Amino acid sequence: MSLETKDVRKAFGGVVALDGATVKFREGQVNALIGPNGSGKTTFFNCVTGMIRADSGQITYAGQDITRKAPHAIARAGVGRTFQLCRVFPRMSALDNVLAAVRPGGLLGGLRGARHRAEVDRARGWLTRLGIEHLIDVEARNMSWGQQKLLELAGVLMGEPATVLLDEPAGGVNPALLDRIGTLVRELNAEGRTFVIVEHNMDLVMSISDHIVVFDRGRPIAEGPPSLIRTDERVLGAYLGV
Ligand SMILES: Nc1ncnc2c1ncn2[C@@H]1O[C@H](COP(=O)(O)OP(=O)(O)OP(=O)(O)O)[C@@H](O)[C@H]1O
Repeated sequence: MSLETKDVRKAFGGVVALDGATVKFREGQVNALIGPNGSGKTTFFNCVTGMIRADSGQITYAGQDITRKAPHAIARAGVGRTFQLCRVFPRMSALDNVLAAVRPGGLLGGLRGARHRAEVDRARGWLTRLGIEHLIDVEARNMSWGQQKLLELAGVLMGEPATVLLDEPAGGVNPALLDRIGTLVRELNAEGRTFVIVEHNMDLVMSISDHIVVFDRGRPIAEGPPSLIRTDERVLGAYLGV
């Protein structure tokens, strides 16, 4: 589903984080959102997912205006996301973490009987798919950083989002896991999911993206396929200050 923003602005006091961001992410593609530190990428994700409210502008998803919708409504519309600092419940097992992601009342508001078993099977399926099924009973706090990131992603995928926003999936993970994340994104995309990925690791971005949007100072300065972005002078200027 296509995700579009029109002239979105967001300021924190005197700091303008988003300065009229007009962006269109392409449905069915792996999109990347890159830019120097502080260029507004996370703020953009926060506005799109309803975690913070834009000061002005419009955000639409699949043709529906989501500008002022609450996070749960946006998630229900089909947009899932991970966080730069990874959000898991440290004292809960991998299985319970993944199940908690789809239980509105939390674990205590849990499901019973066949429905519960079906959800457990689905959770197990995602843990297997992400290669961490052997950690199913392990508490998140006892997992490596990379494993916790995969666990967070499993929880997001439990919601069956059509569009997945990933905030720095490669941050702090080892090279082997990096390869796995890249492969997974391409596989999940081949099954029909749209991705928008904020990432500083340019090797990963260039190898998995179909379309790249470059932010500088709260707005896009360039967009296109990796082959174009790699050599775009505005992009090199924004990154290298040349
Ligand atoms: N809650 C906040 N309060 C005040 N300023 C904020 C807040 N969130 C972000 N900012 C500021 O807004 C600007 C954009 O920050 P943002 O985190 O969106 O950038 P980013 O591109 O995601 O950066 P990075 O690549 O370092 O994660 C920065 O100047 C930042 O300091």
